[in-house]
Amino acid sequence: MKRVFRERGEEGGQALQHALGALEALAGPTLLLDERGRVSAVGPEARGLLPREVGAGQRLHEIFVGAADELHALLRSQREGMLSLRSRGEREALRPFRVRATPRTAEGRALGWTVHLSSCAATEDRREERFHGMWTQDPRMRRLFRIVEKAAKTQATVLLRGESGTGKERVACALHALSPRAHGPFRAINCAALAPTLLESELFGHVRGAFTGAVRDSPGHFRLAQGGTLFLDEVAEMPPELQAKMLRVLETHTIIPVGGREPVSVDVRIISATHRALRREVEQGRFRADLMYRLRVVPIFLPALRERPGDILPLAEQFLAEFNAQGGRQVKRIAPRARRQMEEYPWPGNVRELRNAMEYAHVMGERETLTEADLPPEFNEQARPVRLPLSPASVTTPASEVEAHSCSSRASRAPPREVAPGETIEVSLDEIRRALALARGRRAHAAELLGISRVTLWRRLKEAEEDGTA
Ligand SMILES: Nc1ncnc2c1ncn2[C@@H]1O[C@H](COP(=O)(O)OP(=O)(O)OP(=O)(O)O)[C@@H](O)[C@H]1O
Repeated sequence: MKRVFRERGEEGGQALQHALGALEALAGPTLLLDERGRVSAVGPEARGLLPREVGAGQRLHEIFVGAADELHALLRSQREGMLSLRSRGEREALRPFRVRATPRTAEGRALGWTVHLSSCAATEDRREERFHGMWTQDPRMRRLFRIVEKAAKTQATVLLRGESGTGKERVACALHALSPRAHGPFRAINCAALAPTLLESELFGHVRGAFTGAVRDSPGHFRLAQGGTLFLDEVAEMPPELQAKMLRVLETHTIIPVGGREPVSVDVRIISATHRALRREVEQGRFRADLMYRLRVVPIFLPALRERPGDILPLAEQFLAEFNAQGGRQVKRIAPRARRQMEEYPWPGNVRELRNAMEYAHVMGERETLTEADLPPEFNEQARPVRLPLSPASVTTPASEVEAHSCSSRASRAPPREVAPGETIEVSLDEIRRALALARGRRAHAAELLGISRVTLWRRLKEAEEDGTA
């Protein structure tokens, strides 16, 4: 038993071992975590699934792909999530698990979590699929594609929900292309991009003289999409008065152009998308419940890229192959450290951001291997506190924001400062020279001393070279 079961802390003992064995008989492979999210016990079944070195004291982010904060958020949410075991070699495929945590408490005191694991069948999980310009090997995405195929054949409205860059517009196009309306037009309109009055006339059209500048009749998107599909992107941003009109359109299949009187029949299928939880918008009074029910006959949720970490590297390699095919530089592989950074990065802009990051790396890098230095600056600068041990006076962050920081000996040499995501820092050439002198010319070390990425250091030196100040 000792070999297959490890435990830690006062919670342990024979009783706990038996209890965990019994729990596994009911609930399957189980891990116990303490209140700080460190492993306190691994059940025998879980041990059979996890690498041998997983044991007491290890933190969740040392076992699974993802930043510590995100994994803790998953524990706290008590929702089911997909996690992948941290890969140990460049070639090792990420092994996905379905994970659900329940908190353990005693007399109101938090003891930690019980984490149930279920391994996803290898044959199901590794299958890759291309679907209308999208690629995935994630089972949830593949299930989503099947739902899209079914929904496409009907007239039902579809509401797509997902973060920016997850592929909502692609899915909307697929719904149209697979539908009996494929021969008709597909039109898309972004409800967040236009002022309310303009949005109404863009959607329903207007008659000549309806407002200043309306010099001729305009058909509007509904009529232009006649016999086809209209994609309402960012539908949650639609202003309330327009929501009422949209509801009427969905009920009567007619529109009234701005400045017009007569209803005009329209035969259009509506697909909408939002990055917001529409239900919450309804609860908060910002969106009409009746319209939500009309729009979401088939709701489809697109998972964020970080929730399907097995897709990150293969997609990155496909994007690189695409850029290689355009000629010029050839990137043949991604270095292990860059792979790790990419797996751990939260990708707030999802697949769009991944594609852009690969384009950036393709442009910036110089070798056949893409290294972490080729990745965009946010990989280094947003993820961690920036330390400026040299001459803090030249940094744009106001001195009042300098905070004490408990950490490494290097940081203790000078006051470190936090730089908020998106905030820019400026490092003078003088500082770079001093850092390079301190680092005996080693750029990576100099960049680390300055708290900037190697790409930023390289770029700053290049700019200085170009304007002759180097
Ligand atoms: N699974 C995927 N495989 C390959 N490319 C993808 C995938 N998902 C999205 N993309 C690409 O990512 C980019 C963004 O996709 P899309 O515009 O459909 O996202 P979106 O969710 O509609 O974004 P937004 O809400 O910001 O409009 C596009 O270039 C698209 O081709």
